[in-house]
Amino acid sequence: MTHLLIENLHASYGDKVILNNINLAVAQGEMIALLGPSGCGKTTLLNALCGFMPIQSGCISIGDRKISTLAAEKRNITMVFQSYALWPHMTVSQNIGYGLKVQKVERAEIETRVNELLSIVNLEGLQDEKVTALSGGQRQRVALARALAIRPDVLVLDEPLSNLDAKVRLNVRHEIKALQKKLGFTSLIVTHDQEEALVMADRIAVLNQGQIEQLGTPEEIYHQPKTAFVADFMGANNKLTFSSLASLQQQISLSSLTQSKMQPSFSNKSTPYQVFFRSEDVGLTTLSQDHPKLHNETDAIRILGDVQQSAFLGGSYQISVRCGKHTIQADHHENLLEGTPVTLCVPAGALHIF
Ligand SMILES: Nc1ncnc2c1ncn2[C@@H]1O[C@H](COP(=O)(O)OP(=O)(O)OP(=O)(O)O)[C@@H](O)[C@H]1O
Repeated sequence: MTHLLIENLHASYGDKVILNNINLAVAQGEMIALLGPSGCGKTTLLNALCGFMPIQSGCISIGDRKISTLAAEKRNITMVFQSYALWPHMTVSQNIGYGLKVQKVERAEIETRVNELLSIVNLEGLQDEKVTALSGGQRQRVALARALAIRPDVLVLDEPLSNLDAKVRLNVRHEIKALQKKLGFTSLIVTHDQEEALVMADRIAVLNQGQIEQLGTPEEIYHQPKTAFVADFMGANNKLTFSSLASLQQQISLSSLTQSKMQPSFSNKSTPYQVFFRSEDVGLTTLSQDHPKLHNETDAIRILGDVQQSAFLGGSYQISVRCGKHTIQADHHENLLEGTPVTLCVPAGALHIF
C-alpha cells in the first residue's frame, strides 16, 4: 500500500529548474534509494520532501495527509545527515531523547523509548558517554536512534555512510537494512554509491538532471537498464558505437540481437546504435592461448585489440584494450604486457543496446 506519494513535483533555485516532474510512490515499510551523479537533484528532492525548501508545483502526501505546504516540523519526516548533526555537549541518551523532549513527551516515557532504542542500535552501556567520545559508526547509530525516537512517518537518510571508513561502512549499511526490515520504517536514502543502493534498497530510483530516469528493483536496474545513462551509471561502462543497424549486424547476428537486451528503437535501421557492457562480461584471450569456450560462443561480439594498460585490482586485473577508436576494459586473471594482441568476446546476453 502506498504510504508516501510524490506527484508531478517541480522545484527550482531561482530560474534554475532542479526537479522536473518527479513522480514516486513509496510503499509502507519500503526503502527507496535515490541514486545519481553529483548535481542531479537528490538532496534537493529530500529537502523538498522534508519541507526545507518550497516547491514550485506538485503534491506530496503521506497516507491521506497532504503535506506539501506544511512546515517542516509538522510533516513527521526526519532526516539523518551525513555529518550526524548531533549535539556535542550532550550524552548519547540526551541526544537520542532530544526530539521527544522538544515534543514535551513525559520523562518516564522518554527514558523507556531511549532505553529501547539503545538496545535496538546496539549502544547499550554507552548511554552516559558524550557523543564526542564515540567512533564514526557509533555516532551514526546515535543519529539513527534519535531520528527513530520520534517515530517518523518517513525516515530520510542523506548519504548516511559517506563519513565512515570502508569497513565500518559495510557493517553499518547491513545494520541499517536489518533495522529497516525489523522495524518496518518507510525510508528514502540518498547515495551516489551504486553498490550501497543495490545492497540496501528495495527499489532504486536513478535520477538524471532532475528526473527519474528509471525506477525498479536492484536486479531490474542492474540487469535491464532502460536507458544508456542508467546502463553506464550502473557499471556497464564499456561502450561501442555503430552508425547503423547494418554495421551492428556485421558484428553479431540478428537473432542474437533480439535475444539481447535491445531497446524498442530497434526498428529504425539508420539510427546510430550504442552498445554497453560490463568489464566482467568480457572474455579475453591472447593469441597464444586456446580458449574453447570463446571459440564455441557464436552469439557474441568479437573484437581484436592491443593491451594498453593493466591494473591490479586484488582478485583480478583490469586490462584496458585499444580496439581501433574504442578502448575496452576487460577483467582478466593475469597481468598482460602493454602491446599484447588480444581477442575480446562479449556474449549477446551481456549487451545492452540503445
Ligand atoms: N542553495 C542552492 N542554491 C542554488 N542552487 C543550488 C542550491 N543547492 C543546490 N543547488 C543546485 O541544484 C542542483 C542539484 O543539487 P543537489 O545538491 O540536489 O544535487 P545532488 O544530486 O544531491 O548532488 P551531490 O551528490 O553532489 O550531493 C545542482 O546543480 C546545485 O548546484
